[in-house]
Amino acid sequence: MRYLKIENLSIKDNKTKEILLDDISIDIEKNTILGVVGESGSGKSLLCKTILGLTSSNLNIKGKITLNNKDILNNSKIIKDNFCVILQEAINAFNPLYPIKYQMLESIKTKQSKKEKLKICIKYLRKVGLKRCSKILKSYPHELSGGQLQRVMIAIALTQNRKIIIADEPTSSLDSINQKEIINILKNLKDKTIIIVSHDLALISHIAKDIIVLKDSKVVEKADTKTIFTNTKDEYTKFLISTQENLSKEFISCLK
Ligand SMILES: Nc1ncnc2c1ncn2[C@@H]1O[C@H](COP(=O)(O)OP(=O)(O)OP(=O)(O)O)[C@@H](O)[C@H]1O
Repeated sequence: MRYLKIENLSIKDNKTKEILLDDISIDIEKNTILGVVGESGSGKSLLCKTILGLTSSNLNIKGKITLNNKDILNNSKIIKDNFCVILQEAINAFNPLYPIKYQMLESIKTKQSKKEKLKICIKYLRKVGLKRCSKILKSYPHELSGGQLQRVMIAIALTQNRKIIIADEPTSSLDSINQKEIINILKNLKDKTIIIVSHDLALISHIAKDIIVLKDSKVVEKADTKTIFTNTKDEYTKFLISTQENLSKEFISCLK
């Protein structure tokens, strides 16, 4: 039985009459990682926002999104209980006026004592590879590096103990070492279903079991990662793969 299922999802902007997502159908197996790649403006973030129920009223949404056969399109409770989000540019997600400790504690909504909640914070900060956690907790967002902040955001997502993580370009503002480390953290999470959006097909291929490629609001390729790289029939996907290969070659030649 499929877990998270998107069926014939189409979104039109009522004001401009533009089709923003066109007949998207995806099945996501439990505890697997789905990569979503595609050109800028193809609808990757909109797809994430729609799953999370974060669309605006000008959008006309048709189709179905179900989790374990339950409709989630208009069910904010199921979304709240099951999903959490990791965004790009972590610095924008934090309030600059409060230290990390306050913001992490605020995000834990369970009825535990402050001491117990702090233990949870430290457990997850360690899980995402952060050291000197007491110092991190006392820091203000601007006192941490981009990589540290992105890790804190993942730690906050993990404190919420949700089954599904939507990660929209979680590494796009990071250098390549931090990108790889964040990808590895996500890859090694147990019992999580993850939808990860990225421009970087090569990065996604390290982590995703399946990949969908979006172009002009449509899914133009949908397959397991190996098939995408070895046997895609879609011209745009072939173009993406060749671009990435050329970039890797250039990168390697720079190192020589
Ligand atoms: N609430 C909205 N109302 C109207 N149009 C929207 C809305 N949200 C997104 N769009 C439009 O939908 C299209 C897809 O946007 P989206 O942000 O999903 O692109 P994307 O693939 O994530 O691009 P990028 O890689 O640049 O972040 C764009 O043309 C955008 O302007």
